[in-house]
Amino acid sequence: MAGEEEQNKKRKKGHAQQHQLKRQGRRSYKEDQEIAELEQRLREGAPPRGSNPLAAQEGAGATTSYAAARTFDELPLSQYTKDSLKKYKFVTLTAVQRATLPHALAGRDVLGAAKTGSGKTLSFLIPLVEKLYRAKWTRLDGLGALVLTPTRELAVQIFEELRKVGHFHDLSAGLLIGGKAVAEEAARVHRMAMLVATPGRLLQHLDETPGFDTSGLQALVLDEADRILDMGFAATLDAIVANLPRERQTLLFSATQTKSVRDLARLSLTDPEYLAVHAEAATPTPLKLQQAYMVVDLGQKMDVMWSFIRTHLKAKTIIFLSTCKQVRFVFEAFRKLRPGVPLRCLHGGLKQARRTSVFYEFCNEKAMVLIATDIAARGLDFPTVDWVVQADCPEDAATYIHRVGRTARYMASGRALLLLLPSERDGMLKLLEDAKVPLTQIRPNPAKQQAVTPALQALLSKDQELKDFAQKALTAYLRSVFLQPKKDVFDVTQLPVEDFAASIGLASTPKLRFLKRVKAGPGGKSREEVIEMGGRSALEEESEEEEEEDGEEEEQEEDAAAARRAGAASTSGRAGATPAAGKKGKRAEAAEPEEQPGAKKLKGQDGAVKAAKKANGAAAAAVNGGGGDDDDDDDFLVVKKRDVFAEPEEEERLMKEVAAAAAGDDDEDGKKKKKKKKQKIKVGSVSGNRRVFDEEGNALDPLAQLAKEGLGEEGAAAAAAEAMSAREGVYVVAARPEERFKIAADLMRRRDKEDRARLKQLKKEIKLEKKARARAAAGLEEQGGVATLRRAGEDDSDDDQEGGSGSGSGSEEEEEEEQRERRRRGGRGGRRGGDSDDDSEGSDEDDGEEDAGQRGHKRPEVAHFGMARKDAGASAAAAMGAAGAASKAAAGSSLAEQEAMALKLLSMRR
Ligand SMILES: Nc1ncnc2c1ncn2[C@@H]1O[C@H](COP(=O)(O)OP(=O)(O)OP(=O)(O)O)[C@@H](O)[C@H]1O
Repeated sequence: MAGEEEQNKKRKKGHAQQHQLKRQGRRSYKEDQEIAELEQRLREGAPPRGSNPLAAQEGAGATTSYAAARTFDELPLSQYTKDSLKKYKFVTLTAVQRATLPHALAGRDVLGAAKTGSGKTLSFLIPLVEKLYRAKWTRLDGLGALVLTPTRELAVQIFEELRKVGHFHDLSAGLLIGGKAVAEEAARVHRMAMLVATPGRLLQHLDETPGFDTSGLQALVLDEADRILDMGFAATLDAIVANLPRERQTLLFSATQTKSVRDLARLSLTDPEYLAVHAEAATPTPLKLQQAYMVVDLGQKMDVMWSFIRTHLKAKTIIFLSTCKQVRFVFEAFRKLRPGVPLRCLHGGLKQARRTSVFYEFCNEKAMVLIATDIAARGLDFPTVDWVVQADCPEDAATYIHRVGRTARYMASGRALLLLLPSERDGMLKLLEDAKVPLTQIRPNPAKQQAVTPALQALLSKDQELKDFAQKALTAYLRSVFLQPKKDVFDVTQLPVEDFAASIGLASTPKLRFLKRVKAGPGGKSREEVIEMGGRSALEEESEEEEEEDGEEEEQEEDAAAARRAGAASTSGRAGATPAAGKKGKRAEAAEPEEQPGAKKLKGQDGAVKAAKKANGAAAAAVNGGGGDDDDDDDFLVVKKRDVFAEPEEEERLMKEVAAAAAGDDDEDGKKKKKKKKQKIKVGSVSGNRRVFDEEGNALDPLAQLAKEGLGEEGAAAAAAEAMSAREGVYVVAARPEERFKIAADLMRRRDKEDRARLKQLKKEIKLEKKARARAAAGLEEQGGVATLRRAGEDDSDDDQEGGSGSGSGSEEEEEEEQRERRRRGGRGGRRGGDSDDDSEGSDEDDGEEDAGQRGHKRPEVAHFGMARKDAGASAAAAMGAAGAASKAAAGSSLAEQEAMALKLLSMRR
């Protein structure tokens, strides 16, 4: 025991010394020695190519090979990484980690496939951090490692995990995910050794940010590769990969392997190790996951969902729906009915800040219902989810597997329920059977079922906005079914639309032109026929009308929701009472009630509406189960028959190849929201060929578009105002295309000149810093020891840090306590190297960025692991600080001038 304490003390002292040295810009002899030893172990003990280390016998080749490692300690990892892993209680390797880490650490390309929740994230993060550590990477070396992932939430989560692995390291890392000012990111991106990014935003920086150099990249990770492709990022990915050096290590991970992933692997990996860890497993889903399905009519779905929530009040549940409009409606409606458990929603239409806060809220709650689109289906690691309910049928087996993978993660158990319509039953069960997903059929217990429809009808009859949401939800759902490529599962003509409309509280069914056309004619029209009909099909028209409205809607969504929450729900029945309601005229046109057979039946239900209205309180009580707040979930779900499809088959058949993208999911991550957006000119290009992007990372083609259309006065005014606030682009309007070209080109030329000046300044700064570092190192050697050195641009608050750490930073706890105290005080000086969990600003002291105290754990954007290097001489620092400030001031004023000038031009033109 005493020995262990002694060892701990020694290790901590060692860390403090290492950090001290790093602050002085040097690697210790011990570090150099460790790196040399690691290199040697990696060279001599790497598993044979083509082998699966999972099969390696424990003890075999124990002297050199680490292929049989079962714990992180047995792997050739730096002490920093080992200590970081220990700190976060990662001790034993999971199967995928045992299989992939030995190869990936040896520098090989890896294609890894393993079940959801099996620990793939550490399998790629550890090799990245280790690689840069062994390469003695510094922030002057540019971007060293890049992780690409499909969604922002996933990126945030990976970044959090990276902060853990890199806790004791001295590496800066950044998060590039859009939804934030590009300019703010651009100022820091060139200093990051590691980046976690979504593809659109990364490409934007590659194209637009001067000084962002990827030529030295050592390693690339494509996480959830099939999803990246499914989301339509294939071209973006190509463009990104084309910007990266060929000589690099590439790791590609996914829980499901599709043909598109294998194609991607062929193109981006070199001589890879294929490690499909659970390929031999009897089922592709976690073993501790209990899965069931229930056949329900479309008109019963709302009741089943509601009853489920009401009978699982103590559970943490995710309910998946197909589109964001459905999510919005169900969330708003159920929230108003107060089910007795907190509800949240997550979909691509929400602003990023809201998405992030929902993500964290759901992580932290024990009992909560998250209603979500497939944006939450992949990769997200919410702890302790009890139930995954797929209220809408997934598009394929892979999506099913990813959705259920949000529960039963790592060692935990979990339960999943799939609702199938009678028309979907056979087709979907066949797909799942082929994929070896074990399912049991269950049915709802009628005694426990609670009808929510009367309460919904009552709500909608007095809440115009909610009614509007309901109509849009219905349209969006039908459209999504229609657009599904698997016609043996999804057949929109089979759906009882009127029943569905009634069940969600609508007194009549919205008119749907595309549906009419599909149903028209012998046998109806195929999806392709409808889409191609006349170039602009009814489907597209409808979709455009909706999207046009939605652009406005999304901007208002948050405010409207806040207003609603504040009790300002006086919109009932008054078109135009809110900005959103102002669109009702158009909406009514698009989805005006149709007199059709079902209408009669619905009219008949008006009585029910009235009755429900009258008994609103009682209805609410009824839907609330009349005291049914029990948690007896199994009372509601009754096992009908066991039906386990668990015949082992070949690997190829295990993960059945699934169709790539289902066309037109307009609800994912806002990726199609660019339609009808005002066109934006980014000032900063020499010619019109350069790609520019909007905030979401959608590529725009400003000059060509502008030449064709122009913006119209109103659009331009709004756009100009937006541009002013974003400070990153200027909109131009002019009567004639050639004028518009000229104005845009002039502005772009000027901004580009400024870009070049900034780049030059940046290079100068780096050069100066290098020189200062060399001088400082020489000085140190002459003095033969310790000196307190400062880096350019560091603020005064670092002074006491230096003093403190220079004199007595022997104890890590002391440092952390000191750090916490500084955070409590909330000042910028509260930040220091990576011994803190909150070092999210890392090396950005001189950026004049947000307060570290305000950022904290919830908003990780940039992290700097380990101590910030303080490696420049004081005089050089002062000089460079002054130069930097001057150049920033110059840049700032010239940007402002340009924008002012552009706006002046605009108003002149108008
Ligand atoms: N060796 C380990 N020991 C303990 N916990 C671990 C280990 N490896 C991973 N975990 C934890 O297991 C959980 C799931 O890991 P991770 O998110 O990496 O899974 P995944 O395979 O990427 O899942 P998905 O396919 O859904 O993205 C995380 O909370 C992670 O911290």
